[in-house]
Amino acid sequence: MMTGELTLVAANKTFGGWNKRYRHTSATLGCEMVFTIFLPPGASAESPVPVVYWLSGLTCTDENFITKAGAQRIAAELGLALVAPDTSPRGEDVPDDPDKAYDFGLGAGFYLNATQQPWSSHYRMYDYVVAELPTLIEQAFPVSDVRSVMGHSMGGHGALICALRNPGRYCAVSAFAPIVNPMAVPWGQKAFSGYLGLDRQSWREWDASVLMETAAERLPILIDQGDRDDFLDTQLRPEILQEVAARVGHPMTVRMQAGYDHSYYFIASFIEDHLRYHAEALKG
Ligand SMILES: N[C@@H](CCC(=O)N[C@@H](CS)C(=O)NCC(=O)O)C(=O)O
Repeated sequence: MMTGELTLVAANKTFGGWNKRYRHTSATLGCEMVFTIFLPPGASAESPVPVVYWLSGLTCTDENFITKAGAQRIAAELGLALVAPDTSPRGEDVPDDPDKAYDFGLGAGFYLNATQQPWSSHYRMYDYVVAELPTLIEQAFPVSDVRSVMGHSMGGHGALICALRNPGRYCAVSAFAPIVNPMAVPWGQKAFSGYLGLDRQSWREWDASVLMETAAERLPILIDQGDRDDFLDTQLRPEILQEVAARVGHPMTVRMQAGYDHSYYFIASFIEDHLRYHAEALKG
């Protein structure tokens, strides 16, 4: 399947820039996908802007971040493009969890490349967000090849593995309430068993806490985590990554935010800090 043309689904002017939603055929995923790009005012072929990729969590599409995080005002000010992909392949031909659970299958691609049937023919979100989508974005829009990546929960883990596996590809990485060690928690164990099979050795190349041990680049990581997050002790467990970071000398800041939960109310409260942090690295 060839990567198709971009079809504009919606365009809304906001904070002097444009929020644009597109549909395209993904060769990597073998299905139609929708993503949103926010282009800040002044982005042009003569003045291309850097891109921040946002990876969302379980159950999300491209729209949760775009409509709830309040990122566009500050991205407009800082001259950053934002790109929000979907969280899994989509469509009638794409297999879903047999029980239609929210934590596997549609809406839960985990930003990895599945190796097990029936998932492996479509569930290749890692290749999509690291390679196909940036190539498309950099060809079609007035953006530079200067990139960073951030995300939430499953997508926070996605951001961590994209950066840890690709030295030099991203200028900054940060996460809100990320899963940090999927091999050790129920969401990750379910996803990895299904997508990668039961050989736990094969899971290691997709687990941020394992990848950090031998990372070729020590790109600093910023994490915000609410202490009233219902998933903190069961699924997220940032202390595991903190222990690895301290042991191997990976620069990482984890800010525990008192009273905040797992929702986009939390993300909206700290997105400005993250975008300023990314802008400094992207423009520095
Ligand atoms: N309890 C939730 C778990 C899923 C969840 O909390 N998803 C987070 C990411 S892990 C989210 O961002 N949901 C969409 C939203 O809040 O807009 C459910 O059953 O739907």
